[in-house]
Amino acid sequence: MNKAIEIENVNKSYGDVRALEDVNLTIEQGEFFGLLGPNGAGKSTLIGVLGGLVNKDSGQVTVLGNDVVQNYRKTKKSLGIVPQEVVFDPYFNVRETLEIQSGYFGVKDNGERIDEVLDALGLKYKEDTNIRGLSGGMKRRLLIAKALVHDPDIIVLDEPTAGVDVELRKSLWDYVIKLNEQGKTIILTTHYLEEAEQLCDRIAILNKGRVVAVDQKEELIKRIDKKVIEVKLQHKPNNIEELFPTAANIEWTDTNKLKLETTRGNVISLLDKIQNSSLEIVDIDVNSAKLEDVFMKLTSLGGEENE
Ligand SMILES: Nc1ncnc2c1ncn2[C@@H]1O[C@H](COP(=O)(O)OP(=O)(O)OP(=O)(O)O)[C@@H](O)[C@H]1O
Repeated sequence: MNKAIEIENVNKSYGDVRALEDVNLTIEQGEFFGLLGPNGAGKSTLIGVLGGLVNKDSGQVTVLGNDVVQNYRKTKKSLGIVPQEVVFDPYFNVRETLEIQSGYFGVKDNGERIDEVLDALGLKYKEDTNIRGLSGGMKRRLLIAKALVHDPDIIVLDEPTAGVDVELRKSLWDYVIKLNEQGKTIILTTHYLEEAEQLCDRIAILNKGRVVAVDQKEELIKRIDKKVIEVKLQHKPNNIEELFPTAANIEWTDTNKLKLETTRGNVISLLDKIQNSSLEIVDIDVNSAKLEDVFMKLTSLGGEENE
């Protein structure tokens, strides 16, 4: 079986800026893949290269075994790319926009598919509305609909939920999960790390144009030896620091919670200590590291590791 995407030794510079540096990535068919990185890491450039919209300087990219430059027409049909920027021709209504988009992909008589996509994205009641009359969130829904009219095998979502309300987020994710369950490959870039943690199976982290990690989500998170014990107390103790000298970090929150950061190996002894203390405990939670911890460690936001 062909890989959904194979990216080999891809480089791209804009003048002095190395937007992509020796990028190698393989994405299997049916994966829900996260492409994460801070602003300017190269995510959109990589998606541009994938979609044949950005000319790479070197390297090779194939989509379902077809080279994105040599077989542009074929690869274009396999991909549904939802771009970050919302740009539309303001003279058409919602349905016309999707009909034109279907034509662009050479799909005729696409009414049924258009209905399905309009329904799934909660746009049906707006089908006759002119683009100028749509709210920002509705325009974003239409952007997603446009990428799906030709029923592509691989769906690439570049920051699809930036600035959209909770309701759309939920309905969008429900739909994308359904598409993934039907066998579609999903590639997602987002700055909402919690969303990526919930949705993606495998994640690549880009930093300054380079892939600094690619692994199963759980494996990435395991790289961080961190546990946070959260103890809700009746009252704030006055000698917190002295009580728990082995905790790596201690924080008291407005919600009467004592947060003790520690390592996996130290959790039990800290819990013992809490139990044997005279603290008036209301509740206790023990939390593991999150994707955000890995992200911070591996990208420049986290400091020296990647300098
Ligand atoms: N057309 C362009 N001309 C010049 N520089 C560009 C161009 N497009 C991107 N860059 C630069 O390439 C680098 C990578 O940008 P890119 O947009 O791919 O990052 P990104 O990870 O998508 O960022 P964000 O999360 O902010 O969308 C940045 O330094 C950016 O300024």
